[in-house]
Amino acid sequence: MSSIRRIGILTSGGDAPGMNACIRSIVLTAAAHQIDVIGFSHGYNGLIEGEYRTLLPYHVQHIIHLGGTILKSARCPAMHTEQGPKAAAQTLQQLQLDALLVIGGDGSFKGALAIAQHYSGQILGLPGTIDNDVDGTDATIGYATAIDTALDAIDKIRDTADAFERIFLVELMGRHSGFIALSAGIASGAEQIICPELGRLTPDDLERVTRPIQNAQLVKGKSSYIMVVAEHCYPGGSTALAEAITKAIGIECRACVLGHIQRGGSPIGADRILATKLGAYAVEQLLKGAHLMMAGEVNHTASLYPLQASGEGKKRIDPYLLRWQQQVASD
Ligand SMILES: Nc1ncnc2c1ncn2[C@@H]1O[C@H](COP(=O)(O)OP(=O)(O)O)[C@@H](O)[C@H]1O
Ligand SMILES: O=P(O)(O)OC[C@H]1O[C@](O)(COP(=O)(O)O)[C@@H](O)[C@@H]1O
Repeated sequence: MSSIRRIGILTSGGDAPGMNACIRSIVLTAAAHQIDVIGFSHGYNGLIEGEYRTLLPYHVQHIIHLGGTILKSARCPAMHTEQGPKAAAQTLQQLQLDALLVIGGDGSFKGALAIAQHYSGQILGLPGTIDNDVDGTDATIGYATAIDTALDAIDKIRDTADAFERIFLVELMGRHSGFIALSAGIASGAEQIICPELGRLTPDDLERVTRPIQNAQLVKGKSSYIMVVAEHCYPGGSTALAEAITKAIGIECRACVLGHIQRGGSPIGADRILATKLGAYAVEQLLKGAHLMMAGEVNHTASLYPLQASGEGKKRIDPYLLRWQQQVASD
């Protein structure tokens, strides 16, 4: 058993709906165990530059429903230098913090591992990213809300696409993986989904997407057609892809890039609950001595997963949904 009296927390990398719910849960659970909480601002930048404040339960009142993060988030290039993680560890030691909790994605966890080289306290990670590309948890905090946000937008695009019988390409986020694209694509009934797991496209294999469009037009006649495209799946993105398809088939295609809208908004219930559960669990596990682990949820059960492995392995997208999508989209 460790005796934890003071902990630091920060949010890092792309912000995700539910990060505030997680901060709240950590602060409330810590207070219940008489643990002081220091919140660092702007991700690792705040840790390196000593930008922090004490977080008391009243500071986290009425934030559970807010998107973004009250601590602010950032990417911190200094963490990629030799000095950055050392400076971060120094702040932790100077403030006599017994542990650090990092809410972020796999990049943030790599940063946490680098700090651990120079820090004698405990470190735990909590998976917060809309991308869901973190191994060791069924879902990351923010992923469910991002799907719903994308879905809401695609449903609206469907209305206008239907009215004009147009072809739309909707570009969704997911830096290295197609979790959001596959889920939102399937839930919106998109005619085609392009994501890394189904194979990125090049101008040379354009036929892979134009053939199903032409076949659909033969079968259904002129009708709305929606193709969900994960970012970075075509050189120049979905705008370039829409232009290429237009040129190839002679029918105008429109591109709509949803972008950062997917990161914002009030977290849906599932994210608030996941964030609350993982925040509480992480504090309790710190008290039990957990170190260099990530607090995740697998099969509805909170569990620990080695921090190192959470960023190393490539989390598998649902093979069942992938197979089904391939089956129904094939011509
Ligand atoms: N290999 C690494 N070593 C040290 N710090 C890292 C490393 N990778 C990422 N980080 C830190 O974590 C921050 C967030 O990582 P990033 O990959 O941008 O987002 P996420 O945590 O959401 O995956 C980076 O800006 C950097 O400060
Ligand atoms: O906000 P930025 O720096 O433009 O980054 C965009 C990227 O951040 C994300 O929204 C979230 O990614 P991370 O959580 O890994 O940071 C990606 O989907 C997207 O590719």
